[in-house]
Amino acid sequence: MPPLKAEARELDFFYGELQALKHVSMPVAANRVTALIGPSGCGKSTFLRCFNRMHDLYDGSRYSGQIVFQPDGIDILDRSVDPIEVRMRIGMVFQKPNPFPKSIFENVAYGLRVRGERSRRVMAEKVEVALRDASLWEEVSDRLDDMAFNLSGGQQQRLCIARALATEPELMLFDEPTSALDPIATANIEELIHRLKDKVTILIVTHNMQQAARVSDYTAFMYLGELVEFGDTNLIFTNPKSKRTEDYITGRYG
Ligand SMILES: Nc1ncnc2c1ncn2[C@@H]1O[C@H](COP(=O)(O)OP(=O)(O)OP(=O)(O)O)[C@@H](O)[C@H]1O
Repeated sequence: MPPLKAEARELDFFYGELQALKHVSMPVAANRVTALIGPSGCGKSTFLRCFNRMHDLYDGSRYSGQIVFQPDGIDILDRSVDPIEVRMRIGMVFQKPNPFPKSIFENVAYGLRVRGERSRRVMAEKVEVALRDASLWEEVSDRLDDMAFNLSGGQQQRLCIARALATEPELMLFDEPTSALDPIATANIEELIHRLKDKVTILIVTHNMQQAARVSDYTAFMYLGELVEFGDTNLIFTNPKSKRTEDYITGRYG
């Protein structure tokens, strides 16, 4: 396995009384795509959201265990670690495209402004690089001042990816990023994810097993809050060790 970008160790997570994650331990290889699959309600999104401390925004949630983040070896979940710092290093893209009610340019520039970037030249350069990396530049370069909402759904999702990429995150979290998109827009995003891993480590939740098989290097199968099986994507889909994984990938339950 390549060097790790992150590693969950014995992670438990509770929504009040409900334990949504049970002793989850899983590596996240650097510059690879790791997919989280499993039936609805098994805890995929809950697990993903631990990585950027999103649960901190809601009362009553509680973690135990660790998520160790490399190269510095910090525990993301440690109370002494500032969640804002974590979110600067870890970007997130949601199920439905959620651009800000601003122009295309301002959406991508947003994070740079928050970080205090003052130079217009640097800003313009970074916005262009992020839009190119998100395979959107060719489609929007002559209309950067248009409102983001005028873009198609697939373009809006690539804009959200560009917005996340602009601040050069080390890890990107994708929560079912194509479930609101048509097949062509979906193929574009999958292609993009495949290319992005040279720059950034990717963790993706998907309920679409073909998608997991197409885009990921490693796959984790979750069931009722537990990590049932983790491994090389090819092996998980051709030769799963667990009967539960096999039943799921062959469509016996879901
Ligand atoms: N905000 C919340 N408050 C309380 N319980 C929650 C909350 N969000 C999720 N849960 C519960 O936690 C468990 C895991 O949910 P989660 O959304 O992580 O599953 P999932 O695998 O991502 O499902 P899906 O594929 O349907 O999105 C479920 O039992 C769910 O009902």
